[in-house]
Amino acid sequence: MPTTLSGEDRNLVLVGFMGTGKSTVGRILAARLDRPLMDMDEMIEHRAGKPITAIFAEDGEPAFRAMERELVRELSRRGGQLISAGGGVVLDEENMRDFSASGLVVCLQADADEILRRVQAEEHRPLLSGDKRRQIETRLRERAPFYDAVPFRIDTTNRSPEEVAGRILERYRDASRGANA
Ligand SMILES: Nc1ncnc2c1ncn2[C@@H]1O[C@H](COP(=O)(O)OP(=O)(O)OP(=O)(O)O)[C@@H](O)[C@H]1O
Ligand SMILES: O=C(O)C1=C[C@@H](O)[C@@H](O)[C@H](O)C1
Ligand SMILES: [Mg+2]
Repeated sequence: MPTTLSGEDRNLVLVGFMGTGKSTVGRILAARLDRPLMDMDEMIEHRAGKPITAIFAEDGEPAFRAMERELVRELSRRGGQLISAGGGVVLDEENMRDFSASGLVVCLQADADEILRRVQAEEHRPLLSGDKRRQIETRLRERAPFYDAVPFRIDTTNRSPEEVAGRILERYRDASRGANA
């Protein structure tokens, strides 16, 4: 069980479906908070020594989820981390319990058309192979209850990454002041 932290010692965790902007917004927040961005997908690729598509193809999704679970435990034990999580991190109740206890969790959202536009040209998402529109619509529907369960959510559909980052920072600093009061 992670220790409960206060102020800016708390973690700031971005979750959300693929293409909602976790990495993009995470990079802006990293610059504004002057902290490194812990991008979970990149960290897992580094540890495995291969891209996520190869982990899924060679080792299977359960192996990827086990690595993801282990990384959530590690990151939740430390404080002051800015974390961009993988899109499926919300599916594991224990992941969300650990992250919520470690700080502020923010869920980025966008509608299916906008997600499709954003990920159209990119090929590094193993769960979006083939008919991307159908995959996005089906998965978004399946996962809606998990994303909607996060108390602080931001619709990024008609907002720039800078605006999204600004709102998050405001909330994080308010919450941090509250925790210090
Ligand atoms: N608010 C936004 N408005 C317009 N385009 C955006 C916005 N946020 C991100 N994008 C664009 O959408 C694409 C996907 O963004 P990004 O890689 O940050 O998503 P992600 O949530 O990290 O996805 P994944 O879960 O697959 O890692 C990028 O091309 C990025 O420039
Ligand atoms: O939504 C998902 O389940 C995933 C999203 C990506 O960030 C990666 O973590 C991986 O491709 C799985
Ligand atoms: Mg990302």
